[in-house]
Amino acid sequence: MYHLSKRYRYVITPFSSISLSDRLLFGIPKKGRLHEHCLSLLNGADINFYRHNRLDIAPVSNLPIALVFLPAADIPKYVADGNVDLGITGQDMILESQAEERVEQLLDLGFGKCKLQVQVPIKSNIKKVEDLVGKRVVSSFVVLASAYFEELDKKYLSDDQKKEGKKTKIEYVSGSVEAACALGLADGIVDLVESGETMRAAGLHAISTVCNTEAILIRNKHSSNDSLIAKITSRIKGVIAAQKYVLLNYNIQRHSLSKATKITPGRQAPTVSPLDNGDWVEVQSMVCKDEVAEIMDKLEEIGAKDILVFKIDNCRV
Ligand SMILES: Nc1ncnc2c1ncn2[C@@H]1O[C@H](COP(=O)(O)OP(=O)(O)OP(=O)(O)O)[C@@H](O)[C@H]1O
Ligand SMILES: O=P(O)(O)OC[C@H]1O[C@H](OP(=O)(O)OP(=O)(O)O)[C@H](O)[C@@H]1O
Repeated sequence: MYHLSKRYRYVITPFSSISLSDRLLFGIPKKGRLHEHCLSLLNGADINFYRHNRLDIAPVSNLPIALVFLPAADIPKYVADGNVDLGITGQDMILESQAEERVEQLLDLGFGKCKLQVQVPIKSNIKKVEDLVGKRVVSSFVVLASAYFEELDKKYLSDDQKKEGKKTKIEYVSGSVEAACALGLADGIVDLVESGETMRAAGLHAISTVCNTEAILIRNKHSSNDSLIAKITSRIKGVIAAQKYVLLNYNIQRHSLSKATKITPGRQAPTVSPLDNGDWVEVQSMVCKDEVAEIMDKLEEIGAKDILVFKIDNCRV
């Protein structure tokens, strides 16, 4: 059982009642695509908690924080209204809740990347988004879909159609959006696409993109917990960097050093240490994990030896 009013915050576990009034409240998606990523981020940031079965509030054992597990769609509003101080949700959810002006966006988190796209049946006569104007669209993102089609309505409906009050009809469904066309509910849908598998399985294809999205860390603009928020943000930044970068170590002859440091400039600058063997130096540099194979090829081409790649467990950047 829990109570989230500002006057009286507490959580009752089967063993005790824990006061929330002196804890920073951190909203975490309780299920869905973002949930597991958030748990691994919390783990990497050494934010330890025990979540009792069925309880949506979990006190953190090593920091004055309580995690509040909430639907991703509700987190922007909770953060904007100050019910929680900090939260993780999708950029799409922030826009859909019209909370972008009411929360501070602290950090792009690099997961939950996908696109909100307009999709129609492959076999339909509708080939481009203008062809959908005036027809029926179904979505879970009605605010974003309405704003998107309002602009298209202005552009593509004739003056007579506008006078008659014709516009694209946007209808809300909470899930299984991709089934709407096959069920005869809609001529097109607006839904999230990552790999495109769901879309293709439903016989749909994308004809335009409403927006791109990824998970983001947001804070309430008036929270009094600035120093703890800065600490959490810095830890999460470190976890993301550790996932994104590897440490590259190699030996190179001094006369090729300037070429080598162009290939591995590092985040600030590479570390260069002389080797006992006078002509050679050792270089250490953080490089993007995605680019490491190509960078190793280039280093080899200019004569680098003993090229080693190390995983970074954690870091501060
Ligand atoms: N296929 C995807 N790939 C990457 N990110 C996604 C994908 N689908 C959704 N997301 C991101 O995750 C957020 C939550 O979506 P999800 O569908 O998991 O929501 P949910 O409604 O909380 O969970 P569920 O669908 O299980 O009810 C979305 O707003 C979006 O930012
Ligand atoms: O392009 P894809 O990789 O197939 O991903 C897209 C699907 O992912 C999301 O749903 P999810 O699978 O999270 O479940 P949901 O439909 O219950 O929200 C989204 O709503 C799409 O249906």
